[in-house]
Amino acid sequence: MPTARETFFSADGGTAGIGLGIEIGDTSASQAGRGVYNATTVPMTSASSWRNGQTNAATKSTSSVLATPTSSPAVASKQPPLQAVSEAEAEGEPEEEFNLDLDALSNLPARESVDMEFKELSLTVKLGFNRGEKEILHNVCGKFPGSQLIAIMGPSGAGKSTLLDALSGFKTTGVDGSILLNGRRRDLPSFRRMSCYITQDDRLQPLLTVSENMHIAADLKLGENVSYEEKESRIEDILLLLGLYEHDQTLTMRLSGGQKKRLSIAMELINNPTVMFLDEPTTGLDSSSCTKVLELLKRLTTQGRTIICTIHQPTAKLFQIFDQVYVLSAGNCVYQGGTQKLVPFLHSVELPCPMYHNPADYIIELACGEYGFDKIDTLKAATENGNCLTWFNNPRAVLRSEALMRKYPIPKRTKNVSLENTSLTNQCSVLLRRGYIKAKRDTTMTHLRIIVNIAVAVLYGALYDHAGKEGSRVLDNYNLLFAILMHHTMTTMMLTVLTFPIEMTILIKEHFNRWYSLKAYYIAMTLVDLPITIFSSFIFSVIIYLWSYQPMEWVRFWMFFVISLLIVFVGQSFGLIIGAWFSVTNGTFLAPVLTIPMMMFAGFGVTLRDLPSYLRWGSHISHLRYGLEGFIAAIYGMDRKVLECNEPYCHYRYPKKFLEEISMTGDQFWKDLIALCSMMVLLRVGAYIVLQAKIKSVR
Ligand SMILES: Nc1ncnc2c1ncn2[C@@H]1O[C@H](COP(=O)(O)OP(=O)(O)OP(=O)(O)O)[C@@H](O)[C@H]1O
Repeated sequence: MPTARETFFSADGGTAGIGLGIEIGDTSASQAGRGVYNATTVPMTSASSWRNGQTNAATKSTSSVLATPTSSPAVASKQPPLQAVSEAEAEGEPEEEFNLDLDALSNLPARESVDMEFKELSLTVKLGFNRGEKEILHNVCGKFPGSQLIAIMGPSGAGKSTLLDALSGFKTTGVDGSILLNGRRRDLPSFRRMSCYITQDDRLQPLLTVSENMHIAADLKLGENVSYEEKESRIEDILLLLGLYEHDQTLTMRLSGGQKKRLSIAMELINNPTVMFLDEPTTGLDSSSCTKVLELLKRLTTQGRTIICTIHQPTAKLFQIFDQVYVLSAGNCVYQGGTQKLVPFLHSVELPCPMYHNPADYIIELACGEYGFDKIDTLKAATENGNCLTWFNNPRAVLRSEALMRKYPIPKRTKNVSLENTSLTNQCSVLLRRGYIKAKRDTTMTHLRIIVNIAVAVLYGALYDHAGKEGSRVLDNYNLLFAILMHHTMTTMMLTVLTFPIEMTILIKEHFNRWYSLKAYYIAMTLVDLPITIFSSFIFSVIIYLWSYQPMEWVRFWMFFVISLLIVFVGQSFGLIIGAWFSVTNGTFLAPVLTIPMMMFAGFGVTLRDLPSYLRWGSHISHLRYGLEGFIAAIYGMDRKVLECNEPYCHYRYPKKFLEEISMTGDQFWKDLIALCSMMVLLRVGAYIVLQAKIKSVR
């Protein structure tokens, strides 16, 4: 695979021309070598439905529009859709199936383009207690005209992702300055309804197929009012457009990096956003896939969408695909303008791009300070920290705020206060469906939960055989009841602590992109886990209850099972709080560490009577204490008869004597039940609040 430098030294006339000062978009130059673009606009059809597209498409100047070989689908299907594909093939790069269906593109409705402008934008983060603040963006300005593919470039740590977060509204804390849309101050809720954010890492559901992911996205984003046929046709068009149609039955985890990236884009395209933000869409892709993803984005801009992405250091080939570039250096703007204007700009500030040097590489080197930090100041001054529009492709056509306000009417205010497109019930039912598919596919985890419960029950059963009915083994039985509590607490809590952080990244992305509310997610997540939790606890309870010969009375068994289940739910809720708040590493440390005091406060090792008075409060907050009391009430309470005694002497033959010994009365079952239920509700609500706070803190 050629490096940027090799590409530059290659005989590619169009690309190599950049270093020589030839305009990148110069079609004559590019066509002289292997073709890059030709100047044909993407066809638009006239009907107003999704399938038929819309007529008010923002048309673009022909020089900046990608190749569209033909508007005829028949011919389109025969021709390689992009010249870059044949280019990649000629270079012998690994070629992934990616057949763009141009007809499908014309089926996507066009959007009215949106001009974005930001003035004196700064972003400050708090570094923590007593460590002050750090300003990441320093009063930068900029203008991103509509229907363009815009790159935010800069060295690592320059603030690219931070700028993208601020512009998209993902980050709102510490943001200062103004962000304007079509000349008017951005109304964040309205803007979020028309935009989407695609993260650098592909936060996709690995166990769902492409088609399932698309259907879930469509059901969440389009809602009940859009017919099944219309959803199907949208999905079909998008999959065709993105070259994913033939992979629609492939599990997401089996897709290549490029396909995952395209699926992320496809899922957000379902509700046809006007502005798309992508954080490093080319990271982790080979050069051929990078080109294809960017060319696809470029195509999407031809219908009025504004696409803004961060990119680290594009090769010359990738660089030329962008319409405009915004370069940052340590939170300041060092260039803003057309990609083909970069070389003349550098010339104008007497920092000419060396011959045969990729201007994208050169500006990054300058921005890094490789040629001296004074050069950064020169560039910053020349661009007026992003205020200067001289180097735009067509500076005269750039409209100022006042002109934009005159051109675009005041946007209508929507009455809908909710950011999501569908009702809470619909969101819950779609998320339940998704959860069910995941649980069904994740057979390892589902089976593991059942197998672990059976295996541990069998092990305990063998260890404590007959302990439930023997007067000589009452203490053993007490230990068994404690071991059961620990099993229920630890298995469920650790499972949530370990799995929840993985879900969090997907939740943050989907929630920000308004797929569903946090409430819907939380309800669905709670409900979807119920069947497997109840089933595995039931199996466990039956095996251990029978094997250890606990009293054969239905009522005692159900009391035992209900307490087991509540302990599982409390453990799960506790795990949720820890999982939502802490990382996996910290969570796996904290969860058992916090459980041990609960164990002590439950009366294990030290009876409740012997607890020092200043630590008595601990027994009131220990769920294990209520669990143990509940178990004791179920097994030894309700005036249980005298136990069997097969030894010469059984100290605890009379259950009452044992109850006195452990300072329990055996009639506290309902109190314990209420205490556990209250704890479960409190912890669940607590976990929801922590989750909400966590999501807010990320922003
Ligand atoms: N919450 C934070 N607390 C402290 N510093 C932060 C925080 N967020 C970002 N930074 C710092 O701000 C700077 C810009 O970060 P940002 O992620 O925007 O850079 P970037 O240009 O996207 O880098 P890269 O290309 O490596 O992803 C970095 O120095 C980073 O360490």
